Amino acid sequence: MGEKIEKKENGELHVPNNPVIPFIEGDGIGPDIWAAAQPVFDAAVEKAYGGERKIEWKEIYAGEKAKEVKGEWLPQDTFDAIREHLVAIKGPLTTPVGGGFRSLNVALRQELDLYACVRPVRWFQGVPSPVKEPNKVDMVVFRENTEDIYAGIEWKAKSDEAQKLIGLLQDEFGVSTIRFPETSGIGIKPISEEGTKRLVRSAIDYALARGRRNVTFVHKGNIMKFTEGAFKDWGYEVAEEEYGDKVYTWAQWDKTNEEKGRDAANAEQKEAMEAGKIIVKDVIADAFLQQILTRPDEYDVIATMNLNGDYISDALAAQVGGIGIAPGANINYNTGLALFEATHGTAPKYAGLDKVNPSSVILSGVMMLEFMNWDEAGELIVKGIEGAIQDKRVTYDFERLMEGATKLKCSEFGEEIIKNM
Ligand SMILES: NC(=O)C1=CN([C@@H]2O[C@H](COP(=O)(O)OP(=O)(O)OC[C@H]3O[C@@H](n4cnc5c(N)ncnc54)[C@H](OP(=O)(O)O)[C@@H]3O)[C@@H](O)[C@H]2O)C=CC1
Ligand SMILES: O=C(O)CCC(=O)C(=O)O
Ligand SMILES: [Mg+2]
Repeated sequence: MGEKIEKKENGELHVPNNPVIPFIEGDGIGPDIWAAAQPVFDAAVEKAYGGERKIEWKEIYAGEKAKEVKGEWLPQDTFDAIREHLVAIKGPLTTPVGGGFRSLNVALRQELDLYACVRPVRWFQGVPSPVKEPNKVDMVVFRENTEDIYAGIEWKAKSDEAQKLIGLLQDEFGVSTIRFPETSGIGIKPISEEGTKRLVRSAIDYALARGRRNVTFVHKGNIMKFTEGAFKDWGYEVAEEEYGDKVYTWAQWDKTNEEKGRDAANAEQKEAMEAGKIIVKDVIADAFLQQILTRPDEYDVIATMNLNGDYISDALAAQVGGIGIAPGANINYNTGLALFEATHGTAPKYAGLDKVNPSSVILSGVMMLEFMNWDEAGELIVKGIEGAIQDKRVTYDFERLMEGATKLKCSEFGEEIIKNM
């Protein structure tokens, strides 16, 4: 019988030797990658701890399987089980485009208030990449997970709600810039001080704990001044007010520049860097997207809003070999709830073919093992993945870009990881 992971009074996690961990298999390629991943987790834990530790997996349901088994897409039981066990892992879930139900993935994050979507992006030696120096990409994206246009506040063009809201904007707020009011759908983008500050706090805490060099706010605050611009301002505020001399911000640089000139500001920043302080800076989103290609080594920990974070995660993942190998976690650092998940979706054209790369969910599991302080098991999995890649025994996505590689099925790649642990 497994036991529950619990949060102790001092905020640390208590992880028993046989923790119950709920998992959601997911839709589309979810069952393929989960079938490959679970044996990898079990083998790594067995090998790392000589049989002293073992995960008791508990299946919970969401998406198509939940509809089949429980008659609904996202049963209450699923939320209850994640709250009860604190740590869980999931495969991807389908979201219809342009109609139908709203994202179950977003619903899980919002309902459980998993405010930080943490997506580390690094290159593994030997992985084929479209850029010349993928080794220079080593970033961790902290994507705000509960706000922004993902809050789902939007109305269809010509609906009563859209018409009423457009009328209100025109009549009460003097808005005259809705170009085609009769046929506009309307979406609303909430970005709050609390939401921003807790996300930025978790990014800075992470940077400090892991000895990272800088934290960058990625925003489009020149255009969306009171949402994305405010995110940047609140970000600097929390950095300066709560982290004092552990950080040096570009807001400070600006102030010194204004008061004492550029040379003084540069000297101050240089001194801060030499003293090991974290540089907290910001960049406008479009410039960032070109700079991650031209000079990725200037960026380290990224803090950004929901939509930017979604785009950035896939763009960065492509630089290091694609979303087949990009892991993630949805975390509330205050409650200790964490739901680990692959960055990619359900890739429906590959569903059931035992074909895709399971690394994304497997590396999400590595993040989960680290979160549980079972680092040794996580390290074995990374070693296993590196070994399989070195031997060029890989799934289709890498094989098609590598010379002389052997194409393995999804399940075979899982077995290969175990062999290389
Ligand atoms: N967190 C979640 O659960 C997410 C769910 N989704 C949902 O997934 C569905 C499909 O979305 P879509 O936009 O097609 O994005 P997907 O991420 O599902 O797939 C896009 C492409 O990415 C590549 N890919 C994805 N997963 C893997 C893998 N494991 N190994 C190798 N390559 C992979 C494939 O590329 P190629 O064709 O080049 O082989 C695939 O065609 C939608 O309903 C969407 O809402 C999307 C993102 C996240
Ligand atoms: O919920 C979805 O369907 C898409 C979510 C997504 O793309 C992501 O979390 O990266
Ligand atoms: Mg995405």
